[in-house]
Amino acid sequence: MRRYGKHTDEDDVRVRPSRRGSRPRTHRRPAHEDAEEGFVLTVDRGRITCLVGERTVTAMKARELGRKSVVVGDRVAVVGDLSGLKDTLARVVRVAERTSTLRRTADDDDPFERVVVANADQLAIVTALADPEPRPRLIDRCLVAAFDAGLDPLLILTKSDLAPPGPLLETYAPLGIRHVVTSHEEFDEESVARVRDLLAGRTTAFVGHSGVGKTTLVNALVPPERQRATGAVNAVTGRGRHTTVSALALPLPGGAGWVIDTPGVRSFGLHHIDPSRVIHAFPDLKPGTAGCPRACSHDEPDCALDGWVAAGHAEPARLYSLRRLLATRERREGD
Ligand SMILES: Nc1nc2c(ncn2[C@@H]2O[C@H](COP(=O)(O)OP(=O)(O)OP(=O)(O)O)[C@@H](O)[C@H]2O)c(=O)[nH]1
Ligand SMILES: [Zn+2]
Repeated sequence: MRRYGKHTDEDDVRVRPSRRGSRPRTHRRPAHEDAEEGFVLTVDRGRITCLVGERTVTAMKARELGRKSVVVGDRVAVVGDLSGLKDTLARVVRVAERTSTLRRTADDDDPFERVVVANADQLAIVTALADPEPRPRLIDRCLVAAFDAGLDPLLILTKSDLAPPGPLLETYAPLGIRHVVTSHEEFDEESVARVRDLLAGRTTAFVGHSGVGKTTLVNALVPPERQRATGAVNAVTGRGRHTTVSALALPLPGGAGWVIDTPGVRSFGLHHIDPSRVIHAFPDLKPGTAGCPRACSHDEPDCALDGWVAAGHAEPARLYSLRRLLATRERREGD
C-alpha cells in the first residue's frame, strides 16, 4: 500500500531546531533571482492565492516543486506575473521550511494525512456551549493535534447566551488552557477586544464543528472588506465538498496577526499522531515518567506515573487529563 501521507509532504519535517543549521535550506537558484516572497492565503484545487507585498496574486505550483504540498500559511517564493491583475497566473517555485504543521486525517482509519495549516503558532478550538452540543471528545482530539504540532491551544466557547460555560470549563481546568467565552448577543467591544488580545501578534488556526459560530466570530474580528472574501471562498471550497480541506487566512486589523479559518469539521482524525509527544504538554508530569518501562504509552498498567502521582508529586486531575487525551487515540462511535 502506498503511504500517501509520508510522501506527499516529504518536506514537512516537524519542528526539530537542532537539524536546522544556519545555512538557509533553500538557496536561491539563479533562474529565480527575481522571485518575490509570498504568504499563502488559501489553496483551492491547485490554485494558490498569496499575498505578495500588497497584492493578492494567484499562482500555480511550479513543476519543479514536484509533490511538495503548498498549504495556507506557507511562506513561498513566486515568479512570473505578480501584478495581481485578473486572469494572471504566477508560479510558486519554493516553499520555506515550516515552523509548524497542523495535520488531520478525515478519520483514524484514513492513512491520508492532510496538512491543514502551516506556520501557525496557536490553535483556537471553537466550541458552542449549545446548539450544537459541546463534544468534549472532539475538543480533546483537537488538543492532542495542537500538542503534537507544537501549537498553543486556546479554547473559545461560543453561544454563552444559550448555556453556561461552567461544566465544560471544569473539565478543562486541570489542563490550564487559556479560554474565552463569547456570545454574539454581547459582541460588544469588550468581548471582541478580549479575543483580539489573545490573538495579537500570532497566527491562529481556528477549528471547530460546523455551526459553532466560527464565521460569526471571525467576522467580528476582521475588517468588512475581508469578510466578503470569506464568503466568496467558502462558496467555492466550503463544507459539503468531500475530502477537500480548504482554509483561508485573514489579517487582523493593524497587522495584529492572522486568523486562519478552516471549514467546519465533523471529526479530527489522529491517525498520524505520535502519542508519545502528548506528554510534552505536561511538563509537570514528565519527571514522573523516569521510572516507566521502555516505550511506555503512559496509559498502561506498568506506567510509573500512577505511583508517582499517588506519592503526591502532581495533581491526580492532571494525570487523569493526560490519560483522557491519550485515550482519544482509540476511535469511538461519533468521533
Ligand atoms: N445563540 C447564538 N447563536 C449564535 C452565536 N454565534 C453564532 N450563532 C448562530 O449560529 C449559527 C452558525 O453560525 P456560523 O458562524 O455560521 O457557524 P460556523 O461555525 O461558521 O459554521 P460552518 O460555516 O458550518 O463551519 C448561525 O445561525 C449564527 O447566527 C451566539 O453567540 N449565540
Ligand atoms: Zn508511563
